[in-house]
Amino acid sequence: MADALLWLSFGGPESPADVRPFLENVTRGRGVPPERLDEVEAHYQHFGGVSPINRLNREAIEAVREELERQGVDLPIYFGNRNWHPMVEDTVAQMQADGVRSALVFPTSAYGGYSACRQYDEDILRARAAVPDAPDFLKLRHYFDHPLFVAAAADAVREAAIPGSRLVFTAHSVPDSADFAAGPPEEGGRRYSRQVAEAARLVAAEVGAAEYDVVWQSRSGPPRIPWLEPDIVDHLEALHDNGVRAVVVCPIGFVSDHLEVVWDLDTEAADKAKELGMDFARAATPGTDPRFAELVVELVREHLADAPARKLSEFTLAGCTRNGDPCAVGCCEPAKRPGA
Ligand SMILES: CC1=C(CCC(=O)O)c2cc3nc(cc4[nH]c(cc5[nH]c(cc1n2)c(C)c5CCC(=O)O)c(CCC(=O)O)c4C)C(CCC(=O)O)=C3C
Ligand SMILES: [Fe+2]
Repeated sequence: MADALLWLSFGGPESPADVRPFLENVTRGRGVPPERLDEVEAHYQHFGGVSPINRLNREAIEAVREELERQGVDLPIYFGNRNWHPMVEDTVAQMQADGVRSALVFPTSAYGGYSACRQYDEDILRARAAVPDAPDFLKLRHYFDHPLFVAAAADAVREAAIPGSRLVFTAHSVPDSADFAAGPPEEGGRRYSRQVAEAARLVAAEVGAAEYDVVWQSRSGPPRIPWLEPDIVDHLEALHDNGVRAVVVCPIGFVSDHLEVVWDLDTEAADKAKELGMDFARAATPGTDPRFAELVVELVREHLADAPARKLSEFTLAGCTRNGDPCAVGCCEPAKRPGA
């Protein structure tokens, strides 16, 4: 049973004056050096202080609304973010005022791990704590291995095709310690990086790429703290040294063309490729593919109609929890952050 769907995302600035307060919300207590913030602020200001992420979320929500209607499912959608307006606390207050008692939550991250999963659980906890008599929330599961997610990413890779190119998957880097702590210890932790690698494997198999790489991007934090490597830009140099002259980059870690994609890949990585004389193409993200809206509706129907969970990997089904509970006790503990 559910009376509404909460679309829960990261948030991004929509004017130059929003940028600094947005960045402060993102990095509060996280030990990100001020130099890094200045650098990232410049990336946002390069695009007029506007991240595409809110617009892309609104468009995706509209597509899901139409798909729900097409399938005869009557479920209003609300939009709330962790770091910028509409803030999830305000959205949950609105849901409560509208009489919503029980809602499903679609997070705009397909993966597990602290930043990609548990932090969205914390957002739900925080919003519920801020709103008296708040609705009940059930977060939908990880969907990195859903056939519709894999198919959309695979078609995007096919469309970006450059003959003779190397296929390179990329996702947001996280501190190595956070990755290690993510997921049940009996499964060896590293839920985030293993799910990213699995999604890459599924997409590569779908497009028939025998060889490919999984690399990371957008690292932050002090340089002395290890994050997942190699970085995409360094990796381009390594590929070039090995004679590779063309790459297709698939941002498998992201559902939409937000700032990390349009800056870190389309600008920074593309510039590096140009400098090295390599052909470079970036595959589209799945968020605007009609199958993405179908995927969201299918995840909703797993609950409303008790439909089977379609998935292509053998990985444990996870991410689906009530009222901000973690996937399991101790799952995806936030990493200790020196300087935080
Ligand atoms: C795993 C992961 C995802 C994927 C899962 C998901 O999609 O949720 C993701 C998505 C995103 N990350 C985003 C933006 C930022 N991430 C930052 C910082 C960080 N990200 C981290 C991880 C992730 N991030 C981490 C470990 C940090 C260090 C600080 C901390 O420990 O929390 C910073 C601070 C500046 C900097 O240091 O880069 C910014 C501005 C945007 C919005 C872009 C836009 O505005 O369009 C999106 C979608
Ligand atoms: Fe988790």
